[in-house]
Amino acid sequence: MAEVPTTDVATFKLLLIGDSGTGKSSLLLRFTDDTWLQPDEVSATIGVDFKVKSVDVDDKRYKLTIWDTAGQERFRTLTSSYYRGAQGVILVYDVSNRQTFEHLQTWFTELETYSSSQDVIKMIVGNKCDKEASGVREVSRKEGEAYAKKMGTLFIETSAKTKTGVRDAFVEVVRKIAETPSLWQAQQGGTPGSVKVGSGDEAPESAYCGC
Ligand SMILES: Nc1nc2c(ncn2[C@@H]2O[C@H](COP(=O)(O)OP(=O)(O)OP(=O)(O)O)[C@@H](O)[C@H]2O)c(=O)[nH]1
Repeated sequence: MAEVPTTDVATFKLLLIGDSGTGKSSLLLRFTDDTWLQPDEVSATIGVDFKVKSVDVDDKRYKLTIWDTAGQERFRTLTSSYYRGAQGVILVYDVSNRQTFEHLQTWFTELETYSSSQDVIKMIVGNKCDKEASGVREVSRKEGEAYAKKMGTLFIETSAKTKTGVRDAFVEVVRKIAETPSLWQAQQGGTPGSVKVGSGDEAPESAYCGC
């Protein structure tokens, strides 16, 4: 006899923001399809793109819709609609490009302006940490960590190229959302059973990759 499909999969909306060229699309492609495109195969995001991916965190399955936004101002339209209903926002900078780190403040301002919830989970991601091996790093991990601490966000360094930290980044954001009922209770019909909140253990303040 056919099994009745379970309908208690929680759906979370995540958003990737940050300067153009920091690797948002590459991180998304690495996470959803475990794929890496050569630099000449990559093109700038125009407007917004999104992918859907299911992920298991602490024995519970979550369905993620992950929105990848254009970093270039001229390709950004309807910005407020990107943010609507997002429970997690990942702010990406490039560890080999200091300016993208300094621009995070602008991205925080946009986030404050458009985010619908005070409780939205934020993570700062320092991408392209593989470049350290070739001596190209303009923002130290310590600086990234300190800024994330100041802004009260999660932090991780990643490489979409080598996969380092990519899955951990998304999993950590999902875990934090699951631990914050105000973000999903109304949306999931206010049925706490629809989302199993984490084990009760506090998630670490930040997660670090081995870069
Ligand atoms: N070395 C290295 N290069 C990366 C990494 N991630 C992305 N890149 C390269 O950085 C460039 C920009 O990557 P994208 O993923 O298009 O950046 P984006 O942030 O989505 O850019 P926009 O769509 O314009 O906002 C491409 O040439 C990628 O190959 C990484 O982890 N390491």
